[in-house]
Amino acid sequence: SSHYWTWRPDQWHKNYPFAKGRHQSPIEINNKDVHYDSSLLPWFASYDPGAAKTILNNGKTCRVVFDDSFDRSVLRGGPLPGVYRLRQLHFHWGSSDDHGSEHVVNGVRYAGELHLLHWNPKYSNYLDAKRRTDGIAVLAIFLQVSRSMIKKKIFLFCFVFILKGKNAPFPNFDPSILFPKSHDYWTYHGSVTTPPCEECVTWIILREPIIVSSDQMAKLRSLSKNAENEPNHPLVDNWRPTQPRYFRMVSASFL
Ligand SMILES: N=Nc1ccc(S(N)(=O)=O)cc1
Ligand SMILES: [Zn+2]
Repeated sequence: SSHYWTWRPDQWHKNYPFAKGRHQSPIEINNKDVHYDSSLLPWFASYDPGAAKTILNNGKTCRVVFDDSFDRSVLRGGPLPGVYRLRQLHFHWGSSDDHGSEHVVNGVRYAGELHLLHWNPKYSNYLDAKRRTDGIAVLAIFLQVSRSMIKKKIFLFCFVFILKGKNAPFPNFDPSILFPKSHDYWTYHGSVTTPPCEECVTWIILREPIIVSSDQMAKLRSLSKNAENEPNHPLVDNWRPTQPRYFRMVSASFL
């Protein structure tokens, strides 16, 4: 994007005034503030593996980009009024296994957080959708490190694209293989967690984390912020701290 920012979240508001808004993300999710909403519907993802296009390291995260030129891979149901098109997925992670997620659940920080970003096709394009309160839906899945050698979820690797700007074809990939067993979720209205921090996101956060191994997390940590000819800066801790919840309700699809 034309604007330049670095991972210093407390500085963002100087160039991006939304960052000090009343509906910012991520937030802490604490059971005492959560309201069970029996009217919440289950959500459904119908993804076409053929929509997956490329995987890249943009210096801020590892991102997989999908064809969103029509309703090819969509998320619907849950709190959403209609279908939302899958545009990209990316990750947030820490410098060690004990932190790295953006949302924090009852004081628990996970090693990372996977975000599947969808936009509302009632708007003409993604950038227009980002200007609308119902423009974006992010499905968030926590990454939990397990030391035991239980079967690890297969986990897409982007270590190949160590250096910023590296990208490669990433065909025939259906991200729903990453989903945990349970579809239980929390939902609230918030923002994108990187500048310009627009308050356009319906968050759908899965209660059940997916299990990854420590060496899979190490692969994410082996990515670099820098390009080939620049001094090496490891890409770690690309998560925004939790923001004030103010008067927002967090609803749960489960008791
Ligand atoms: N460039 N656009 C973005 C969209 C969503 C997010 S997030 N982390 O809120 O899913 C970040 C950046
Ligand atoms: Zn994200």
